[in-house]
Amino acid sequence: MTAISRCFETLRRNHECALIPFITAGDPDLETTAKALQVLDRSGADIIELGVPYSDPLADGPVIQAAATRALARGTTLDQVLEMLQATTPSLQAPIILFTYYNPILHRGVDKFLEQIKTAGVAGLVVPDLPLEEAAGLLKPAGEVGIDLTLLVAPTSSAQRIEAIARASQGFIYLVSVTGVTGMRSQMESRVSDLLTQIRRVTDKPIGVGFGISDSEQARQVREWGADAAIVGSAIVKRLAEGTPESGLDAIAQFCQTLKTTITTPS
Ligand SMILES: O=P(O)(O)OC[C@@H](O)[C@@H](O)c1c[nH]c2ccccc12
Repeated sequence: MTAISRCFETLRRNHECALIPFITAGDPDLETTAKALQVLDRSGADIIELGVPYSDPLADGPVIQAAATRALARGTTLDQVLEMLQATTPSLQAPIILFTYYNPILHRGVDKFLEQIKTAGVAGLVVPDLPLEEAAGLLKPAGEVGIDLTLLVAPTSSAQRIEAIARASQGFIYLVSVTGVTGMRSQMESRVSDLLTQIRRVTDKPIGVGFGISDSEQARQVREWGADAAIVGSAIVKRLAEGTPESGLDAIAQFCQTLKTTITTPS
């Protein structure tokens, strides 16, 4: 059983919804990223998504695109991110899911990439632009080294595609709540509730819902619809980037704690 599966099993036993924040590595710098991982870890995060900055983040909205641009402007590289993780993951309780687009993996070579992220203490992987048709080439080697490769279900996916993704995804299933790119929305689409029901018909794997969650009320809504995890990216990345690194760390600590308290408190 992987660290991510163990995490969801413990939460499910306690009838709790996981909080999964996302931040971009290297924004504003890797030293602050290491501190942010520790702050999120002790502020209620159950699992943490860490994005490797990329020049063409096609699935990302303006907030995360800007974070990637700042991180790249500082010269942040995958090797530096992995070096930071290797030094930081031993002090974390929360498993780390690395977010990277497909091209950097292909460029480095699948086996070498997986070996390096495993050594860095990474527990899971999300590749936003990995087509399902090519997923098998990554799922198998990832499973062999104990890395959970989590796949994304889009709200426009057909029933057949949802079933195929649900069966193949490792660790949990990432249900994208709304069509389009990441970014805070004024409200969550009620369609998420139907999609959760539809996915639950074909699998008992945990389902995390992301895209658009901008405050604790929306996170509560997602939990009440039955999600096993609320995933929050842009709203965290935005707070971390405001003011000084220290004030940004304080802001995400408070916001993360509020989110976790809200989704844990029985409504
Ligand atoms: O930013 P939002 O709307 O809170 O959505 C989470 C999202 O940021 C995070 O899970 C993520 C960051 N980059 C991605 C690319 C594709 C899918 C998901 C992501």
